[in-house]
Amino acid sequence: MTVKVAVAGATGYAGGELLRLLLAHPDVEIGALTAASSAGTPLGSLQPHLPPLADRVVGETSADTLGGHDVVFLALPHGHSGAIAEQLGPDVLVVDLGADHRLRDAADWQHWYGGEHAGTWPYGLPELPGARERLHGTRRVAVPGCFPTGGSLALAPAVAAGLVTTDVTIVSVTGTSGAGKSLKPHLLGSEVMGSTSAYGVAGAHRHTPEFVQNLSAVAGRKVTVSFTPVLAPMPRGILTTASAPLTGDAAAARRVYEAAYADEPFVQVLPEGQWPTTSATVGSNTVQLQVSVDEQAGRLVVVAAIDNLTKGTAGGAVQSMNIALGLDETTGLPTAGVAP
Ligand SMILES: NC(=O)C1=CN([C@@H]2O[C@H](COP(=O)(O)OP(=O)(O)OC[C@H]3O[C@@H](n4cnc5c(N)ncnc54)[C@H](OP(=O)(O)O)[C@@H]3O)[C@@H](O)[C@H]2O)C=CC1
Ligand SMILES: CC(=O)N[C@@H](CCC(=O)OP(=O)(O)O)C(=O)O
Repeated sequence: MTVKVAVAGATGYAGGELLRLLLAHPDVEIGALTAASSAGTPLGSLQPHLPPLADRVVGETSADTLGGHDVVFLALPHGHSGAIAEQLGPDVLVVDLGADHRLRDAADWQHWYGGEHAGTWPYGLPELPGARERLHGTRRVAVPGCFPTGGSLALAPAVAAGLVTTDVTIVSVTGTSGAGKSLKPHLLGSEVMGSTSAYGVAGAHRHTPEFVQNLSAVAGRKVTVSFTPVLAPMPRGILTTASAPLTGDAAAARRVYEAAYADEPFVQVLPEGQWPTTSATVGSNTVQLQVSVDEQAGRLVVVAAIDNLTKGTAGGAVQSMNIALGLDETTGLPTAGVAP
Protein backbone atom coordinates (compact mmCIF):
# COMPACT_ATOMS: atom_id res chain seq x y z
CA MET A 1 0.00 0.00 0.00
CA THR A 2 1.26 3.50 -0.83
CA VAL A 3 -0.20 6.52 0.92
CA LYS A 4 0.11 10.04 -0.43
CA VAL A 5 1.23 12.42 2.26
CA ALA A 6 1.27 16.23 2.51
CA VAL A 7 3.30 18.21 5.04
CA ALA A 8 2.23 21.70 6.13
CA GLY A 9 5.06 23.52 7.90
CA ALA A 10 7.59 21.71 5.71
CA THR A 11 10.22 24.44 6.17
CA GLY A 12 10.33 24.23 9.98
CA TYR A 13 12.34 21.98 12.26
CA ALA A 14 9.49 19.55 12.92
CA GLY A 15 8.52 19.48 9.23
CA GLY A 16 12.14 18.88 8.22
CA GLU A 17 12.52 15.92 10.56
CA LEU A 18 9.20 14.53 9.41
CA LEU A 19 10.34 14.66 5.79
CA ARG A 20 13.64 12.98 6.65
CA LEU A 21 11.67 10.07 8.15
CA LEU A 22 9.03 9.99 5.41
CA LEU A 23 11.73 9.75 2.72
CA ALA A 24 12.78 6.43 4.28
CA HIS A 25 9.21 5.14 4.70
CA PRO A 26 8.47 2.39 2.15
CA ASP A 27 4.70 3.01 2.06
CA VAL A 28 4.76 6.78 1.59
CA GLU A 29 4.74 9.03 -1.44
CA ILE A 30 5.52 12.64 -0.53
CA GLY A 31 3.01 15.08 -2.04
CA ALA A 32 2.44 18.76 -1.28
CA LEU A 33 4.91 20.64 0.92
CA THR A 34 3.56 23.92 2.28
CA ALA A 35 4.43 26.79 4.62
CA ALA A 36 3.69 30.53 4.92
CA SER A 37 6.33 33.23 4.30
CA SER A 38 8.60 30.80 2.46
CA ALA A 39 5.99 29.73 -0.10
CA GLY A 40 7.49 29.90 -3.61
CA THR A 41 10.99 28.92 -2.41
CA PRO A 42 12.70 25.64 -3.38
CA LEU A 43 12.84 23.41 -0.29
CA GLY A 44 16.55 22.74 -0.88
CA SER A 45 17.47 26.27 0.19
CA LEU A 46 15.62 25.87 3.51
CA GLN A 47 16.14 22.17 4.33
CA PRO A 48 19.55 21.43 2.76
CA HIS A 49 19.73 18.06 4.57
CA LEU A 50 16.95 16.71 2.32
CA PRO A 51 18.55 16.49 -1.18
CA PRO A 52 15.83 14.23 -2.67
CA LEU A 53 13.34 17.07 -2.12
CA ALA A 54 15.65 19.96 -2.99
CA ASP A 55 13.80 20.95 -6.17
CA ARG A 56 10.34 20.86 -4.65
CA VAL A 57 8.82 24.34 -4.46
CA VAL A 58 7.08 25.16 -1.18
CA GLY A 59 3.35 25.89 -1.62
CA GLU A 60 0.94 27.98 0.41
CA THR A 61 -0.88 26.29 3.26
CA SER A 62 -4.54 25.95 2.34
CA ALA A 63 -7.20 23.28 2.11
CA ASP A 64 -6.73 23.39 -1.67
CA THR A 65 -3.00 22.61 -1.64
CA LEU A 66 -3.39 20.00 1.12
CA GLY A 67 -6.45 18.35 -0.48
CA GLY A 68 -6.19 15.08 -2.45
CA HIS A 69 -3.83 13.37 0.02
CA ASP A 70 -4.43 10.32 2.20
CA VAL A 71 -2.47 11.81 5.12
CA VAL A 72 -1.84 15.45 6.05
CA PHE A 73 0.74 16.34 8.69
CA LEU A 74 0.29 19.79 10.24
CA ALA A 75 3.60 21.07 11.67
CA LEU A 76 2.32 24.60 12.17
CA PRO A 77 2.46 27.06 15.06
CA HIS A 78 -0.19 26.51 17.75
CA GLY A 79 -3.69 27.70 16.88
CA HIS A 80 -3.46 27.07 13.13
CA SER A 81 -4.51 23.42 12.85
CA GLY A 82 -8.20 23.46 13.77
CA ALA A 83 -9.44 25.58 10.86
CA ILE A 84 -7.39 23.69 8.24
CA ALA A 85 -8.33 20.25 9.61
CA GLU A 86 -12.04 21.09 9.45
CA GLN A 87 -11.76 21.62 5.71
CA LEU A 88 -9.89 18.37 5.00
CA GLY A 89 -12.76 15.94 5.35
CA PRO A 90 -13.27 13.00 7.71
CA ASP A 91 -11.56 10.36 5.55
CA VAL A 92 -8.18 12.10 5.48
CA LEU A 93 -5.79 11.14 8.28
CA VAL A 94 -4.74 14.44 9.86
CA VAL A 95 -1.75 14.27 12.20
CA ASP A 96 -1.30 17.49 14.17
CA LEU A 97 2.18 18.12 15.56
CA GLY A 98 1.01 21.30 17.29
CA ALA A 99 -0.79 21.58 20.61
CA ASP A 100 -4.28 22.39 19.31
CA HIS A 101 -5.91 19.02 19.94
CA ARG A 102 -3.90 17.63 22.85
CA LEU A 103 -5.81 18.94 25.86
CA ARG A 104 -9.16 17.48 26.87
CA ASP A 105 -10.29 20.42 28.95
CA ALA A 106 -11.36 23.50 26.97
CA ALA A 107 -10.74 25.67 30.05
CA ASP A 108 -7.14 24.40 30.18
CA TRP A 109 -6.71 25.32 26.51
CA GLN A 110 -8.09 28.82 27.15
CA HIS A 111 -5.82 29.30 30.15
CA TRP A 112 -2.57 28.05 28.61
CA TYR A 113 -2.92 28.94 24.93
CA GLY A 114 -5.91 31.29 24.58
CA GLY A 115 -8.49 31.38 21.80
CA GLU A 116 -11.14 28.83 21.05
CA HIS A 117 -10.46 25.17 21.84
CA ALA A 118 -10.38 23.15 18.60
CA GLY A 119 -11.43 19.88 20.30
CA THR A 120 -9.57 16.80 21.48
CA TRP A 121 -8.09 14.10 19.26
CA PRO A 122 -6.58 10.67 20.08
CA TYR A 123 -3.19 11.29 21.66
CA GLY A 124 -0.13 10.12 19.72
CA LEU A 125 1.84 8.52 22.53
CA PRO A 126 1.02 4.83 21.91
CA GLU A 127 3.05 3.63 24.91
CA LEU A 128 0.57 5.18 27.37
CA PRO A 129 -2.10 2.75 28.61
CA GLY A 130 -5.06 2.65 26.20
CA ALA A 131 -3.53 5.12 23.72
CA ARG A 132 -2.59 2.57 21.06
CA GLU A 133 -6.16 1.23 20.94
CA ARG A 134 -7.53 4.75 20.42
CA LEU A 135 -5.10 5.34 17.53
CA HIS A 136 -6.14 2.21 15.58
CA GLY A 137 -8.17 3.37 12.59
CA THR A 138 -8.48 6.98 13.75
CA ARG A 139 -8.43 9.80 11.18
CA ARG A 140 -7.23 12.45 13.66
CA VAL A 141 -4.09 12.38 15.83
CA ALA A 142 -2.75 14.93 18.33
CA VAL A 143 1.01 14.42 18.64
CA PRO A 144 2.30 15.15 22.19
CA GLY A 145 4.57 18.04 23.12
CA CYS A 146 8.23 17.11 23.22
CA PHE A 147 8.54 17.39 27.01
CA PRO A 148 5.41 15.33 27.81
CA THR A 149 6.71 12.48 25.61
CA GLY A 150 9.79 11.64 27.72
CA GLY A 151 8.39 12.83 31.05
CA SER A 152 5.12 10.91 30.79
CA LEU A 153 6.86 7.68 29.77
CA ALA A 154 9.36 8.16 32.61
CA LEU A 155 6.62 8.14 35.24
CA ALA A 156 3.61 6.28 33.80
CA PRO A 157 4.59 2.76 34.94
CA ALA A 158 5.28 3.91 38.53
CA VAL A 159 2.09 5.94 38.74
CA ALA A 160 0.03 3.09 37.24
CA ALA A 161 1.47 0.57 39.69
CA GLY A 162 0.98 2.83 42.73
CA LEU A 163 4.73 2.80 43.37
CA VAL A 164 4.80 6.55 44.03
CA THR A 165 2.57 9.30 45.39
CA THR A 166 0.67 11.59 43.02
CA ASP A 167 3.02 14.50 43.67
CA VAL A 168 5.76 14.38 41.04
CA THR A 169 8.70 16.55 39.97
CA ILE A 170 10.01 16.70 36.41
CA VAL A 171 13.11 18.58 35.24
CA SER A 172 13.91 18.45 31.50
CA VAL A 173 17.05 19.73 29.83
CA THR A 174 16.32 20.54 26.20
CA GLY A 175 18.15 21.45 23.03
CA THR A 176 17.28 24.67 21.24
CA SER A 177 15.46 23.11 18.24
CA GLY A 178 12.48 22.59 20.55
CA ALA A 179 11.79 26.28 20.14
CA GLY A 180 11.46 26.11 16.33
CA LYS A 181 13.38 27.87 13.59
CA SER A 182 12.09 31.43 13.84
CA LEU A 183 14.44 34.13 15.10
CA LYS A 184 14.34 34.74 18.84
CA PRO A 185 16.99 36.79 20.68
CA HIS A 186 17.36 34.31 23.57
CA LEU A 187 18.23 31.60 21.03
CA LEU A 188 21.09 33.47 19.37
CA GLY A 189 24.32 31.51 19.43
CA SER A 190 25.97 34.15 21.61
CA GLU A 191 23.22 33.76 24.21
CA VAL A 192 22.99 29.98 24.22
CA MET A 193 26.59 28.81 23.70
CA GLY A 194 28.29 28.26 27.03
CA SER A 195 25.13 28.89 29.05
CA THR A 196 22.32 26.78 30.52
CA SER A 197 19.15 28.45 31.77
CA ALA A 198 15.84 27.49 33.33
CA TYR A 199 12.61 28.98 31.98
CA GLY A 200 8.88 28.57 32.53
CA VAL A 201 9.72 27.81 36.19
CA ALA A 202 7.22 27.09 38.99
CA GLY A 203 4.26 25.85 36.98
CA ALA A 204 4.52 28.46 34.23
CA HIS A 205 5.23 26.14 31.26
CA ARG A 206 2.29 25.20 29.01
CA HIS A 207 3.26 21.53 29.01
CA THR A 208 2.31 21.28 32.71
CA PRO A 209 -1.39 20.60 31.97
CA GLU A 210 -0.40 17.97 29.39
CA PHE A 211 1.71 16.13 31.97
CA VAL A 212 -1.12 16.38 34.50
CA GLN A 213 -3.62 15.05 31.94
CA ASN A 214 -1.42 12.10 30.96
CA LEU A 215 -0.36 11.04 34.43
CA SER A 216 -3.77 11.60 36.04
CA ALA A 217 -5.36 9.36 33.41
CA VAL A 218 -2.83 6.64 34.19
CA ALA A 219 -3.23 7.03 37.97
CA GLY A 220 -7.02 7.29 37.90
CA ARG A 221 -6.78 10.33 40.18
CA LYS A 222 -5.32 13.81 40.06
CA VAL A 223 -1.55 13.96 39.82
CA THR A 224 0.23 17.23 40.57
CA VAL A 225 3.32 18.02 38.51
CA SER A 226 6.08 20.52 39.23
CA PHE A 227 7.82 20.91 35.87
CA THR A 228 11.02 22.83 35.12
CA PRO A 229 12.44 23.08 31.60
CA VAL A 230 16.11 23.96 31.16
CA LEU A 231 17.60 25.24 27.90
CA ALA A 232 21.02 23.75 27.09
CA PRO A 233 23.58 24.60 24.41
CA MET A 234 22.82 21.69 22.07
CA PRO A 235 20.66 21.54 18.93
CA ARG A 236 18.57 18.47 19.74
CA GLY A 237 17.68 16.15 22.59
CA ILE A 238 15.84 16.19 25.91
CA LEU A 239 17.16 14.64 29.11
CA THR A 240 14.42 14.35 31.72
CA THR A 241 14.84 13.56 35.40
CA ALA A 242 11.51 12.66 36.98
CA SER A 243 11.04 11.81 40.62
CA ALA A 244 8.34 11.20 43.22
CA PRO A 245 8.11 9.93 46.81
CA LEU A 246 8.00 6.15 46.96
CA THR A 247 4.98 4.49 48.49
CA GLY A 248 5.34 1.01 47.04
CA ASP A 249 7.99 -1.66 47.18
CA ALA A 250 11.35 -0.13 46.17
CA ALA A 251 12.67 -3.53 45.16
CA ALA A 252 9.82 -3.84 42.62
CA ALA A 253 10.61 -0.61 40.76
CA ARG A 254 12.84 -2.09 38.11
CA ARG A 255 10.54 -5.07 37.50
CA VAL A 256 7.58 -2.71 37.05
CA TYR A 257 9.38 -0.76 34.32
CA GLU A 258 10.77 -3.81 32.58
CA ALA A 259 7.32 -5.39 32.49
CA ALA A 260 5.59 -2.19 31.32
CA TYR A 261 7.96 -1.68 28.41
CA ALA A 262 8.93 -5.29 27.58
CA ASP A 263 7.04 -5.26 24.27
CA GLU A 264 7.56 -1.63 23.34
CA PRO A 265 9.75 -1.31 20.24
CA PHE A 266 10.77 2.26 21.02
CA VAL A 267 11.35 2.19 24.79
CA GLN A 268 14.62 0.80 26.07
CA VAL A 269 15.06 0.30 29.81
CA LEU A 270 18.83 0.37 30.11
CA PRO A 271 20.80 -2.22 32.09
CA GLU A 272 21.44 -1.24 35.70
CA GLY A 273 24.25 1.26 36.07
CA GLN A 274 23.95 2.63 32.52
CA TRP A 275 22.50 6.12 32.20
CA PRO A 276 20.57 7.62 29.28
CA THR A 277 22.27 10.30 27.20
CA THR A 278 20.69 12.55 24.61
CA SER A 279 23.54 11.82 22.21
CA ALA A 280 22.61 8.13 22.08
CA THR A 281 19.10 8.96 20.85
CA VAL A 282 19.92 11.54 18.16
CA GLY A 283 17.90 10.78 15.03
CA SER A 284 16.25 7.70 16.55
CA ASN A 285 12.69 7.12 17.70
CA THR A 286 13.94 5.49 20.89
CA VAL A 287 13.30 6.56 24.48
CA GLN A 288 16.12 5.45 26.76
CA LEU A 289 15.18 5.04 30.43
CA GLN A 290 16.95 4.27 33.68
CA VAL A 291 15.06 3.59 36.93
CA SER A 292 16.56 4.04 40.36
CA VAL A 293 15.61 4.48 43.99
CA ASP A 294 17.09 7.16 46.22
CA GLU A 295 16.74 5.32 49.51
CA GLN A 296 17.88 8.22 51.70
CA ALA A 297 15.32 10.58 50.19
CA GLY A 298 12.69 7.86 49.77
CA ARG A 299 12.16 8.78 46.12
CA LEU A 300 11.91 6.98 42.82
CA VAL A 301 14.17 8.69 40.27
CA VAL A 302 13.79 7.98 36.55
CA VAL A 303 16.02 9.46 33.86
CA ALA A 304 14.83 9.50 30.24
CA ALA A 305 16.49 10.63 27.02
CA ILE A 306 14.81 11.32 23.67
CA ASP A 307 15.48 13.25 20.52
CA ASN A 308 12.87 16.02 20.74
CA LEU A 309 12.51 16.15 16.95
CA THR A 310 12.23 12.38 16.45
CA LYS A 311 10.36 10.53 19.23
CA GLY A 312 9.41 13.94 20.66
CA THR A 313 7.65 15.08 17.46
CA ALA A 314 8.11 13.69 13.97
CA GLY A 315 8.88 10.07 14.92
CA GLY A 316 5.88 9.97 17.24
CA ALA A 317 3.81 11.38 14.39
CA VAL A 318 4.94 8.68 11.92
CA GLN A 319 4.48 5.95 14.56
CA SER A 320 0.92 7.18 15.11
CA MET A 321 0.28 7.32 11.36
CA ASN A 322 1.44 3.71 11.04
CA ILE A 323 -0.96 2.58 13.77
CA ALA A 324 -3.87 4.61 12.41
CA LEU A 325 -3.40 3.14 8.92
CA GLY A 326 -2.91 -0.43 10.14
CA LEU A 327 0.73 -0.56 9.03
CA ASP A 328 3.44 -2.18 11.14
CA GLU A 329 4.00 0.41 13.88
CA THR A 330 7.76 0.48 13.39
CA THR A 331 7.77 1.01 9.60
CA GLY A 332 10.26 3.66 8.50
CA LEU A 333 11.36 4.50 12.04
CA PRO A 334 14.99 4.20 13.16
CA THR A 335 15.73 2.73 16.58
CA ALA A 336 19.47 3.37 16.24
CA GLY A 337 20.87 6.84 16.88
CA VAL A 338 23.73 8.77 15.30
CA ALA A 339 26.92 8.69 17.34
CA PRO A 340 29.18 10.28 18.35
N1 LIG B 1 10.55 21.71 17.51
C1 LIG B 1 10.15 20.72 18.31
O1 LIG B 1 10.97 20.05 18.96
C2 LIG B 1 8.70 20.42 18.46
C3 LIG B 1 7.72 21.09 17.76
N2 LIG B 1 6.40 20.76 17.95
C4 LIG B 1 5.36 21.52 17.28
O2 LIG B 1 5.45 21.43 15.86
C5 LIG B 1 4.97 22.63 15.28
C6 LIG B 1 6.07 23.20 14.37
O3 LIG B 1 7.20 23.49 15.19
P1 LIG B 1 8.63 23.82 14.61
O4 LIG B 1 8.86 23.09 13.36
O5 LIG B 1 9.57 23.65 15.73
O6 LIG B 1 8.48 25.37 14.25
P2 LIG B 1 9.26 26.20 13.15
O7 LIG B 1 9.14 27.62 13.57
O8 LIG B 1 10.60 25.63 12.94
O9 LIG B 1 8.40 25.97 11.82
C7 LIG B 1 7.11 26.48 11.68
C8 LIG B 1 6.57 26.11 10.32
O10 LIG B 1 5.24 26.59 10.20
C9 LIG B 1 5.16 27.47 9.07
N3 LIG B 1 4.19 28.52 9.40
C10 LIG B 1 4.33 29.55 10.27
N4 LIG B 1 3.20 30.27 10.33
C11 LIG B 1 2.34 29.70 9.47
C12 LIG B 1 1.02 29.99 9.05
N5 LIG B 1 0.34 31.03 9.54
N6 LIG B 1 0.44 29.18 8.13
C13 LIG B 1 1.11 28.14 7.60
N7 LIG B 1 2.37 27.81 7.95
C14 LIG B 1 2.96 28.58 8.86
C15 LIG B 1 6.55 27.96 8.86
O11 LIG B 1 6.67 28.38 7.51
P3 LIG B 1 7.61 29.60 7.00
O12 LIG B 1 8.96 29.03 6.71
O13 LIG B 1 6.97 30.02 5.73
O14 LIG B 1 7.60 30.63 8.06
C16 LIG B 1 7.35 26.71 9.17
O15 LIG B 1 7.29 25.83 8.07
C17 LIG B 1 4.63 23.59 16.43
O16 LIG B 1 3.26 23.51 16.73
C18 LIG B 1 5.45 23.01 17.56
O17 LIG B 1 4.98 23.34 18.80
C19 LIG B 1 6.02 19.76 18.78
C20 LIG B 1 6.94 19.06 19.49
C21 LIG B 1 8.36 19.35 19.40
C1 LIG C 1 13.41 24.91 23.80
C2 LIG C 1 11.97 25.28 23.71
O1 LIG C 1 11.60 26.44 23.68
N1 LIG C 1 11.11 24.27 23.69
C3 LIG C 1 9.69 24.46 23.55
C4 LIG C 1 9.04 23.12 23.46
C5 LIG C 1 7.95 23.15 22.48
C6 LIG C 1 7.46 21.80 22.07
O2 LIG C 1 8.16 20.94 21.81
O3 LIG C 1 6.27 21.47 22.02
P1 LIG C 1 4.97 22.24 21.56
O4 LIG C 1 4.51 21.54 20.36
O5 LIG C 1 4.02 22.14 22.66
O6 LIG C 1 5.35 23.68 21.28
C7 LIG C 1 9.10 25.24 24.71
O7 LIG C 1 9.56 25.13 25.82
O8 LIG C 1 8.07 25.88 24.48
